[in-house]
Formats: sequence, C-alpha cells, structure tokens
Amino acid sequence: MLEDINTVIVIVMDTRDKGVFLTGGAQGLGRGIVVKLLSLGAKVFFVDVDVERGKATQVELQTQYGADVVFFQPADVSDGEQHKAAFDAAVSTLGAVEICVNNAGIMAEDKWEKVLAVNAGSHIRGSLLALEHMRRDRGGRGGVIINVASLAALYPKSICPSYTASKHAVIGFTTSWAMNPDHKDHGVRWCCLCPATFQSGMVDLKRLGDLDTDTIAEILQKQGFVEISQVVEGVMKLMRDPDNNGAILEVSLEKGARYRRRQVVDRDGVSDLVVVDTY
Ligand SMILES: NC(=O)C1=CN([C@@H]2O[C@H](COP(=O)(O)OP(=O)(O)OC[C@H]3O[C@@H](n4cnc5c(N)ncnc54)[C@H](O)[C@@H]3O)[C@@H](O)[C@H]2O)C=CC1
Ligand SMILES: CCCCCC(=O)/C=C/[C@H]1C=CC(=O)[C@@H]1CCCCCCC(=O)O
Repeated sequence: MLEDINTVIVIVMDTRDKGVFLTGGAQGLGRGIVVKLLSLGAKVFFVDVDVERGKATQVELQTQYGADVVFFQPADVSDGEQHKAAFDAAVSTLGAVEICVNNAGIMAEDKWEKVLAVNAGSHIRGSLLALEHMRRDRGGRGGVIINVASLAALYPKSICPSYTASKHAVIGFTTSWAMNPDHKDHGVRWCCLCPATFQSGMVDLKRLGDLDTDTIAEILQKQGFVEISQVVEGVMKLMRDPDNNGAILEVSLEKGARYRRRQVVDRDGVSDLVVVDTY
C-alpha cells in the first residue's frame, strides 16, 4: 500500500506545473493526453488545424481545470511558419516547455505528400524546435520529446504504404537523435509511441482513399481496438520512466504496453541497428 502511495506521489510530482506543447489536441488521442496531463497538474498549450473543435475543447477544459492552465492556438503544423509561431507562443505563455508531444496525424493514402508533411514533417520540426528550446547546454531546462508513431512504424502495412512510410520516418528520426553523442549534455529524452488501432476521428474509412473499405472494416473488426485510455497510460509511462531515452513503446490489445528495444549489433564489422523483441 505504501508503495502504491509513493508511486502516485512520484507521478504527480513529475508533471505538476510542467509546461506541455502538444499538436493535434482537439480530439482523439491528443485530447486524451491533454486531459490526463491537466488532471496531473501540468499546464498545456495545444494546437490543432480544426479551429472550431479546438476552441470548444479549450472552453470545456478551461471550465474544468482553470483558464490559466490550458491554452489553444489554431495552427496547421504542416506549415513551418504556423508551427514555429505556435511553439514560440507556447513558450511565452507557459514560461518554458518541458514536455513536447508531436501527435497530429492523418491517414489519407490519396494525399501522400500531405501525409508525409503532417505525420513526419511536423514531428521532425516539432522535435527540433523543442530540442533547441529545452537543451541544457544552451540554457534550457531539459525535458522529454514524445513522438506519436504507430504499430505501422514497425511493420509493413500493405493497405496504407504512405502512412506506414511516414511512421517509419518518425522512428528513424527519433531513435537517431536519441543516439546523439552529446545527448547527456542536452538533457532531453527522446521517445516513440507505437499504438495499435484505436477508435478516433482517424478511423473513418472514407479517409483511406480508394482502398477496399469493406475489407479494411472486416480486418479492423477482427483485430479489435485498443482503448484510448490505455494509449494515454502508455504516454504517461514514457514521460515517467527516467532511463528510457530512445524508447519505442508499443501499446496493443493483445500485449498491452511493452518496450521494443533497438540494439546496435556488429555484423561483419559494420554496426547496425535492429529492432529486437521486448523487455
Ligand atoms: N487512431 C488510430 O488507430 C491510431 C492513431 N495513431 C496516431 O495517433 C495520432 C493521433 O491520431 P488520432 O487521435 O487517432 O486521430 P484524430 O483524427 O482523432 O486526431 C488527430 C488530430 O490532429 C489534428 N490534425 C490533423 N492534421 C493537422 C495539422 N496539419 N495541423 C494541426 N493539427 C492537425 C486533427 O484535426 C485532429 O484533431 C496520429 O499521429 C495517428 O497517426 C497511431 C496508431 C493508431
Ligand atoms: C495494426 C495496424 C496498426 C495501425 C494503426 C494506425 O496507425 C492506424 C490505424 C488506422 C487509422 C485509420 C484506419 O482505418 C486505421 C487502420 C488501418 C490499419 C489496418 C491494418 C490492417 C493490417 O494489419 O494490415
């Protein structure tokens, strides 16, 4: 029992008064993460391209948690200027950003350039903005960057190749920065989240382009959905676990939350990174 109480205290202290910047917070997983962080005492600045839904979410959450702890700014994060302006506004509003969650994403195989710009481009830009601001060797406070990828980042998915490519890019970028030789001086942890399918605005078969929606609906029905609350807990685990720089956390219905390790192996004198199983 005492152990349980201590655990709760550690979690609360970890996020209380921390400044959070999150993309795609108006609905779905992003909104779930915002709500959880507010309930743990963090201050959250979120952006979304869906202005109406973003404003409604802000009003609802300000009523529940207070007008001085949650802020919304409309921004299309596939546009570099809008994204940077929003990040800068978050820093001046919150004082500092210590947690950055790059979450905004789309599934639209008939618009592959947009898919890459949002799912990969905005995660890369958001991470670089956050690193520059957070890094201790340049006067920042350190922090954690969480990039929302997908199980589709770890396997090929024949029904959504562009989406899958965008998510593979997120893993490659995030784990590469985690291996930076100056990482300890930066004081910034790099993490990836790889959830299985969950019910959200994205699971709208009309948005998958020309694909056979009946087949996909059948696959999804058979696979089942992980709960958003389980995925949010995965994000909290990534934030809390102190020694998980470079972590890839998978969250699935069958296996729950489990880390996947990438390891450096030496094959014939050539160093290589491979995904190995869980720990
Ligand atoms: N729903 C699922 O089954 C899974 C989703 N994911 C990932 O989780 C993340 C969140 O997705 P969901 O909550 O499912 O989707 P969602 O569609 O419910 O929410 C995504 C939010 O991102 C916003 N957004 C989209 N493009 C944007 C842009 N250019 N600028 C700013 N905001 C933008 C949307 O307006 C929306 O509010 C995405 O990165 C997605 O790829 C990962 C695995 C499974
Ligand atoms: C097990 C695949 C995990 C992919 C999860 C994801 O990032 C996106 C999920 C979906 C969003 C809208 C959809 O319709 C999604 C499902 C498409 C993936 C179906 C995978 C079927 C397969 O295993 O090949």
